[in-house]
Amino acid sequence: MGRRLLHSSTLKCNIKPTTTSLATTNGFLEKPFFQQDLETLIRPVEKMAVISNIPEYRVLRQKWFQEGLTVGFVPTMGALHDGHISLVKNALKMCDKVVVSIFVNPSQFAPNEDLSKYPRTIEEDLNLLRQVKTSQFLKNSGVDCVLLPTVEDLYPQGIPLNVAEQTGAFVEVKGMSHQMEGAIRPHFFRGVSTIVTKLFNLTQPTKAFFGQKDAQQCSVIKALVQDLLIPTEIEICETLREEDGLAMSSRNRYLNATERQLSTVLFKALNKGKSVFDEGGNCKEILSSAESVIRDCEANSNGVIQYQYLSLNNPINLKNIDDTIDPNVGAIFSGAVKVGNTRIIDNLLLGNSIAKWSGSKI
Ligand SMILES: Nc1ncnc2c1ncn2[C@@H]1O[C@H](COP(=O)(O)OP(=O)(O)OP(=O)(O)O)[C@@H](O)[C@H]1O
Ligand SMILES: CC(C)(CO)[C@@H](O)C(=O)[O-]
Ligand code: BAL
Repeated sequence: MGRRLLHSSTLKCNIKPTTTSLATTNGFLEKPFFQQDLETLIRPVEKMAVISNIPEYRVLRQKWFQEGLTVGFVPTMGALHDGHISLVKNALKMCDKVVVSIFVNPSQFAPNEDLSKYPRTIEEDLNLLRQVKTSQFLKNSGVDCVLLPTVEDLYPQGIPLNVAEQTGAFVEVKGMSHQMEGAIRPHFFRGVSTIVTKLFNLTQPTKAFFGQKDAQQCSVIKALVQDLLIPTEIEICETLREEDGLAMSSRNRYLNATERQLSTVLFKALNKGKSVFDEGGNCKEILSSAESVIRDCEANSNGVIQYQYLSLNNPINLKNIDDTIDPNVGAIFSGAVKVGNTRIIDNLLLGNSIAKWSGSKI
């Protein structure tokens, strides 16, 4: 496979003449002096490497090891939105170098799911990543590297979607992969755990950033790094939402206007349940009050909304909580609905001590 390393300047090209004067030997400027030149003088031109070739990345990573730099990693499946960008911004704040991967991972899709139609918008994604900036005075003023690995490199033995036909090494976090989302997508967390292990082995991150929107994924990955002694710290970042509360998600673009309007039902239901918790309600009361919000909407939606599940789980081991919530442990209150053909997932954290599980805020 050919080597590919693209560099692109991320400096803005809005050229504005400036009033700054520069002394020259004859007292006149030899060429017009632009604001753009001034910016170049006070910070280096940032470069975002776009790499698909694994040995190429390893050279870069080795250099960062030698320079003693920390690396923040944001794994994504692309079709980027502000939720992804918030993870990148957290990584920029906490790490010297930031690597983002875009890879639509086949092994987390079942044969009947949407792998072939999953949105792939690489050029828009790269442009968005080039525009992410932090203060010019920070050491790291933009994304350093975007990794676009190939399916062949990550699954050298091929990757049929049917688990029974798969060969090669796979990773599973037992006891945490078959409740909640895993009850509806039994293949899913094996696929996620496998690809995240491969991506961590490739990128060797100091810290990796995940969104609370995929709460079960966060708990599974935390357990994965602990059990497999992977020396990467997991940072969980808050869920970014649209103005009406819908959690941002790449799959939201599948929704038509009617579906989009009805899609806020899950967030409304979770909030209803949270208010019952805040008033001292038990698990049964929390779950039934939230479910009735979804069932009411479902009954009036002409089949657009379909209830899937609501669940209260221990954030560390994901065990179901069905009596009372221990205030020292807290709970993930999560659920899913189908809106037309699109699944929407969301969650809220209940209890104070959950702060130990979740992490960064922007
Ligand atoms: N609204 C959001 N706020 C914060 N982080 C998010 C949000 N949506 C996704 N993320 C995080 O971005 C990372 C990459 O997620 P992914 O590329 O699957 O996007 P997605 O929007 O979750 O896609 P999908 O619609 O397929 O679930 C994950 O850690 C995910 O939790
Ligand atoms: C972590 C991840 C990138 C693995 O493919 C994916 O599950 C996601 O985007 O949440
Ligand atoms: N963010 C979760 C990715 C998936 O549903 O496949």
